Amino acid sequence: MPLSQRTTLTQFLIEQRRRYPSASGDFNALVLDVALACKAIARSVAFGALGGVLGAQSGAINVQGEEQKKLDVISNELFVRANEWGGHLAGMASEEMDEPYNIPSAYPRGKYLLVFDPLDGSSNIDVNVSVGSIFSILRAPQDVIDSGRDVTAADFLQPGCQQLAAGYALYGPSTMLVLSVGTGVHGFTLDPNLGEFFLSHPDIRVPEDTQEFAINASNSRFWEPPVKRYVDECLAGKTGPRGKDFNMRWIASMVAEAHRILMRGGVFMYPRDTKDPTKPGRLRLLYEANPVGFLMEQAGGRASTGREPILAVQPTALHQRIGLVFGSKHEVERIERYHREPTPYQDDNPLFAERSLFRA
Ligand SMILES: O=P(O)(O)OC[C@H]1O[C@](O)(COP(=O)(O)O)[C@@H](O)[C@@H]1O
Ligand SMILES: [Mg+2]
Ligand SMILES: [Mg+2]
Repeated sequence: MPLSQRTTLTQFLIEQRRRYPSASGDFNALVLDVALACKAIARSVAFGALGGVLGAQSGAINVQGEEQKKLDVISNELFVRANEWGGHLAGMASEEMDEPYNIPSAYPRGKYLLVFDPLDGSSNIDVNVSVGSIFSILRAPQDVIDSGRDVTAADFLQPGCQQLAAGYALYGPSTMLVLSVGTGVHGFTLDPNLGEFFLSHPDIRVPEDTQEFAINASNSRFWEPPVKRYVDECLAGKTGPRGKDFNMRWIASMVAEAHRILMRGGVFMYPRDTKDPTKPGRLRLLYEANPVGFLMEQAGGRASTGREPILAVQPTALHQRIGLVFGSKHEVERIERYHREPTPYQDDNPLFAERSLFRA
């Protein structure tokens, strides 16, 4: 397509800004800084084994108790460096930083908060499978804006419905930036020759129905009854209560699963389970569940803990984990219904014990 007919990310943001004549341009500048960080990470990832850091451990452990890979640390650094100087942010929080990051005194402070998972799915780095970055933009509390004081974890504990924007970059066969500023979901593909994101997927919609689900089935013995029921019904296919066959996927890179679901529908589950009583879920609320939830809802899909909409959850900690179900609306609603209904699926119910394909 000729350049004159393409829309750059910058042009798209300017168009969106026309809806808010009083906007200062700070917000757009912030999104462009985030996009710059994503382009830099895309380059680091693209060098693969030649970059010398692929899959290497940094030797450090993050606040989650997980070993940080060098690329986790590098990606975090790229996010911080690209975003700290512009004067748009009051502070940042990241999976890879135990505490919130305050903007150094050498730079001006702004009115937004940026929360991110700099490299999602980083266990896939070694095997050259898609990874990505996830981000969420919140407004800083008014007293932070007025006083310019340092941010604390409490300033970030805002429910997902208060997000101003959210998105992710996917470092796959092509690099994409998928973004919502509250006016639907739009996908941009990086032109590697020009180093520019161009609008390639305007107004993405998640189909309301699907025959595809994604879950880490190795956790099945820890699932709660509503999840076991749902998955068993999918596996039973045409012969079961759903009356249709389902397909299953698991990439172990949530950002890639979210992208597949935005492109063609599906349902993703990393539900609350009983594997580790200290962790009420695997995924992190503020920089994984909330941004993806925002994108799903903006694209006509749904995101939930199973018990309540993910965007309604009041966070209690910066690195809080949570059960997450998202994707095609009707399937997520069904899973929520199974959580509400007294489930017929009991461990001592011989019918279900027999039907469950994940049971010994
Ligand atoms: O190893 P599991 O249990 O399949 O978990 C995979 C999940 O962990 C994550 O990789 C967590 O993200 P990080 O790589 O940022 O820690 C998700 O993207 C993915 O859904
Ligand atoms: Mg992650
Ligand atoms: Mg990560």
